[in-house]
Amino acid sequence: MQTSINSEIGKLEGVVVHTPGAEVENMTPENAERALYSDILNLSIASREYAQMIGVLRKTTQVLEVKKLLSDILKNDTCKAQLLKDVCVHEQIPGLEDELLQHNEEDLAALLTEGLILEKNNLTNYLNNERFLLRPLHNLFFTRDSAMGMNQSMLIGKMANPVRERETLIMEAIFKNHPVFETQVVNPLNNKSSILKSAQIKIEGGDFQVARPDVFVIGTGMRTSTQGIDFIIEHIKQQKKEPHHIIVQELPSTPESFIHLDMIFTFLDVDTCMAYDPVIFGTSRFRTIHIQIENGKVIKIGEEANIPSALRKLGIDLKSVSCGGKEDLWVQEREQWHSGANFFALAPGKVIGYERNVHTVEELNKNGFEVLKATDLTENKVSIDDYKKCVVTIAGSELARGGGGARCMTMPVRRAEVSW
Ligand SMILES: NC(=[NH2+])NCCC[C@H](N)C(=O)O
Repeated sequence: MQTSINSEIGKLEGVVVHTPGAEVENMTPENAERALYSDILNLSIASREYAQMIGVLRKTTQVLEVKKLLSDILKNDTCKAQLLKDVCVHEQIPGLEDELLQHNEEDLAALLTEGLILEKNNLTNYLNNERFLLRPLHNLFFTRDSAMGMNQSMLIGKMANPVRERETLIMEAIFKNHPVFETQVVNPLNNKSSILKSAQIKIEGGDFQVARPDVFVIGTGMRTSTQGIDFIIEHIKQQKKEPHHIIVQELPSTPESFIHLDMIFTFLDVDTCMAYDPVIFGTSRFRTIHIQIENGKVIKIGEEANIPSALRKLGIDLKSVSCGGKEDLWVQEREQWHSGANFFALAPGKVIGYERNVHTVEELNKNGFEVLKATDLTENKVSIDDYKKCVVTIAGSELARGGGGARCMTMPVRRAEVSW
């Protein structure tokens, strides 16, 4: 499959996910914060909720599981040796490499994602408060963040927090080695530019959105640095001659529900977006900046009123639906916190999101989106093909505690072109 992401909404033709496993419970309240969770999760409930989402995805598109892709590439000895070397160098546990090499691909795929217990076999380890030698990847089910489709390339994330770094090593190994993918892998770590300092580059997929093949909307804040966006500018300068545009949105640094742009803004259809109004439209100090790149140069950089108005000038005219409804700031805040703006498009005008955000769902309904229950879809009682616009709702009381919603839990690798 040639990867191809030229929009946020084109009919989905391939998506990478990770069904949450033991790693989401491998934490205590004390280290939940380091794990980037707002609470500790119950796996059996989270799994039931997740099954609703994946059931809908399976009805719509080709679903690829990270663990399967990983164990496939680990069958190749060269690839296995390289990945284990990278992981051990990266996590500064050089002695572990030989031991890991002894495991078969399935056990390794589990160890690399669920973690490896630290054996209390000497005094230092005995006194060490850590439970894991190789830490669990608690956030792996948020596949959105560690790599992102940018036209025909996959851009590997550069995570803001060390707990998520191994995810990017795994994704890079998969996209470079798995025969199912044909793609050009772009990794900010290999940045050759003399003006950018690699250590300051941070880019996470939750901040990166493809509005049109030539227009990217990118958030900058806790997870994506301005230097990260400068890396993308350099990449475009080198690779593309025709005009390209980046719309940058500054994000608030608290509360943690503002971590990524997709927590306050998502695309729903060719002419509709979802927005958390207080940040997107509020008269605030969070700026929106338009950057135009052409023939290897930045030819324009300047401030805009907000994302929709910047996009309108580029010919993308969007009606905005309000997260939490229009009336009450309290309700807006509550639903934004529970990933109320975080929708994932299965096709233009057909999106999936959390059922719990009732005001947001009602607002979508007022804007012509039929509300469908995920379970009705998976039980074949309804089909999204019968609706022009719909919002499929999934349960999410436990999943949302991990800090994300449907867009965060999906990494699309191929979408059909959109007829604008
Ligand atoms: N695309 C997103 N909004 N992802 C949400 C990720 C949440 C995850 N707990 C983290 O903090 O990294």
